[in-house]
Amino acid sequence: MQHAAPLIDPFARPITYLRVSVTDRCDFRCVYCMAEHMQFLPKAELLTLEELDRLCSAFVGLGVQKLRITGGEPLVRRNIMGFFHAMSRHLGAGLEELTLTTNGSQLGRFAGELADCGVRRVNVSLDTLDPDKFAAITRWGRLPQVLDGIRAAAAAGLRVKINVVALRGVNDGELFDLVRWCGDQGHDLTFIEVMPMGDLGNEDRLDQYWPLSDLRARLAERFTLMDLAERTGGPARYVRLRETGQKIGFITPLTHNFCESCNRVRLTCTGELFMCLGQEDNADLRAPLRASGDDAVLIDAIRAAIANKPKGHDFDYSRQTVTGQMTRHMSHTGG
Ligand SMILES: Nc1nc2c(ncn2[C@@H]2O[C@H](COP(=O)(O)OP(=O)(O)OP(=O)(O)O)[C@@H](O)[C@H]2O)c(=O)[nH]1
Ligand SMILES: C[S@@+](CC[C@H](N)C(=O)[O-])C[C@H]1O[C@@H](n2cnc3c(N)ncnc32)[C@H](O)[C@@H]1O
Ligand code: SF4
Ligand code: SF4
Repeated sequence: MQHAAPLIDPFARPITYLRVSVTDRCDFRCVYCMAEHMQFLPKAELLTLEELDRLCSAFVGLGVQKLRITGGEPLVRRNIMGFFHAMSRHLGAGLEELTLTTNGSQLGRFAGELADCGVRRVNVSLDTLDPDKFAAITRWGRLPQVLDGIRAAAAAGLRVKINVVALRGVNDGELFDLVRWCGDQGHDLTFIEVMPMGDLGNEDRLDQYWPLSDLRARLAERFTLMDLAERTGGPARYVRLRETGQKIGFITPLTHNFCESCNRVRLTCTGELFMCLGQEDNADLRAPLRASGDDAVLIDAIRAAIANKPKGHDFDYSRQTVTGQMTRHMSHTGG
């Protein structure tokens, strides 16, 4: 329940969307997200789920309406279903949407319980329908397990949105197959431009980068794209394909910056609050959380952090070099 003035940042943007990375660990090692030999946080540094509950509840009290659980892989955190159950108490009492972004590997186990917790839709990352390519991209993932997970989600009544990172030379040849498959299955589909997050070892961002302006032009060779005004509260802009009626989203941090309408901040599993995905600056909420059982200190710290939210990211590949690169990996803040 909201009990205080809402969070408004220095650029007059209301902050109503909290993304929470509940673990930095993952059962996959996607080539654009992680180095092959990632060092994860010692478990002792993680906030407990009860502490994360207190933090998220404070944000809901401050006007957050949408809560997205992410990671790492959120569904590998022990007792994560207990956390979803706990968060579901806020639905209809300030919180309008409780949802998650997942690689889908554990949906076979958890889809039904997620639906019971009031989750209505789930975003599943799936960059290819080719089993060998899938194994190459995710290093540790296996496609059939993810497809089973997606089926389980649909069977549980969850709406599925497939997130595809557009990767030149990797999935550019599958554009129409992915569109057709999502259409046949009744899943929404969103493409994402690859962002320069974290050192990946051998991978080169410029080689990976496939601008969505190109992808969109390719789509327009076969379909009539009708721009839609509707929004999901995230950064995607949507079109409908006139010929099939399908909805397709584009997340374009590089070719079309959407920061002016930013409504979100990110909380990590150690209690850091990142005010922008594309900046290094963060605020520690763990100390104020642990300083007192009363939320007043915590709420002051949250307001002070929001007062420092930057205007946007500085990602740029336009001069054939990568600028605005972040040191942390995408799994740290959960995308
Ligand atoms: N630069 C930037 N990229 C973002 C932001 N939010 C999401 N993304 C990118 O979009 C990807 C997909 O986001 P999702 O986790 O599906 O969340 P969403 O786009 O808010 O989802 P919807 O609620 O379905 O709109 C993330 O992993 C990021 O790569 C943002 O604020 N800034
Ligand atoms: C970090 S993952 C966390 C949740 C879950 N493990 C998953 O893969 O959906 C969230 C999203 O970030 C995307 N992602 C990871 N690294 C990225 C990068 N460098 N640029 C753009 N998107 C990225 C993934 O494709 C995924 O859709
Ligand atoms: S994108 Fe998601 S599934 Fe892939 S390595 Fe990163 S956190 Fe794991
Ligand atoms: S890059 Fe930063 S300011 Fe821009 S939309 Fe993402 S979080 Fe918001």
